[in-house]
Amino acid sequence: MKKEVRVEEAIGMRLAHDLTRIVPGEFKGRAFTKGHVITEADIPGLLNIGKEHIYVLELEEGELHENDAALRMAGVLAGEHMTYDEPHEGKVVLKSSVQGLLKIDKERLLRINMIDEIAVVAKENNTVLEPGDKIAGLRAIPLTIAEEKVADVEKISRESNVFTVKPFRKLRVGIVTTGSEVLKGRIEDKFGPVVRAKLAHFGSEVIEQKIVGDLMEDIQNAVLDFQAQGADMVICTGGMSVDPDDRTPGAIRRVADEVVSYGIPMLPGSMMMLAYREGMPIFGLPGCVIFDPFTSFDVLLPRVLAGEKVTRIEIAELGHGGLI
Ligand SMILES: Nc1nc2c(c(=O)[nH]1)N[C@H]1C(S)=C(S)[C@@H](COP(=O)(O)OP(=O)(O)OC[C@H]3O[C@@H](n4cnc5c(N)ncnc54)[C@H](O)[C@@H]3O)O[C@H]1N2
Ligand code: MOO
Repeated sequence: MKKEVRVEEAIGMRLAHDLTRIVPGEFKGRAFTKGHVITEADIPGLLNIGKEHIYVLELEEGELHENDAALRMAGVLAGEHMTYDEPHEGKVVLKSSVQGLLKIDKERLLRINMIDEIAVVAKENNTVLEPGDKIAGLRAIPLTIAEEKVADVEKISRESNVFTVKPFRKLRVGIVTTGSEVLKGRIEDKFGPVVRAKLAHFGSEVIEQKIVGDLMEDIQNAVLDFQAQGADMVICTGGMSVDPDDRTPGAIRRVADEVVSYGIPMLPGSMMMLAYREGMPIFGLPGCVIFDPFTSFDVLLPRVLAGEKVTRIEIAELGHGGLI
């Protein structure tokens, strides 16, 4: 049960919830904390944030305060590699404690948000998380909520994880750089540094970069040599489009036992290829990767490093929102 009291008459009473102050461009946050005992000196401050009344709360059987509802939800939604702090203004934020890929069971998240007065607000599926990054904000909408609604969240969350953080594998990677202009020293290689930096960000290392020309056999042999050397992944660069000297997709096809896709419905990065040979991922990277800071490679690399086998349909789905 909640009762309204005029602030002037509330001296000595406890606040039933955090009170928020917002000054555009300057501040948004907690001005008064739940449980604070109101003093005469607080009254101008309360009136300045528009509070002429406060709630005095007596929880009934089967009712939860917004903070406790958020904490209960955090208790079941936080899994491995996740942390959360105390509630602020009725909300608990789940965070990642590691660098990793966020996986969301979208169907369960939808079921949770279909529960009236519950809001579980998450980042998108497949987001790359750095340590400390937010995963989701959890809250009950009203100040008090029926405990059974929170119990429904708990039930859905216990069936199977709604949120999972997959840390990245540390792979040993071989780079095969195609292009007669690079082999013959007409231009300086720009793929090596870009690919090395992207891999280093996720903790993977380049064991070697082999500079080959545009001969199909040389590209094939370089991939095979890397696998024999124990590489966990091979990345071929350049020669991915439609010129007669663009032999990389053909060479990858010859050594691969599975081509997931040549062509990714994303721009930039549409000419990319993802294939596998005996479980070893092989990427074919188009020229745009040395030019554009974010391409389809930045979407698929974390997926592969997280140990996922990306399917053709997941690649097709990238067309929705794939124009960067
Ligand atoms: N008519 C069409 N033109 C293009 C298509 C297409 O489908 N039809 N696709 C476009 C897309 S998308 C991309 S991306 C580019 C690049 O495709 P490639 O992977 O075939 O790139 P290359 O032809 O090998 O090289 C393009 C450009 O980049 C330079 N390059 C390549 N490798 C290196 C390296 N290791 N270091 C420095 N520079 C490198 C190369 O010298 C060329 O200047 O094609 C579009 N066009
Ligand atoms: O592969 Mo290009 O990659 O779309 O700019």
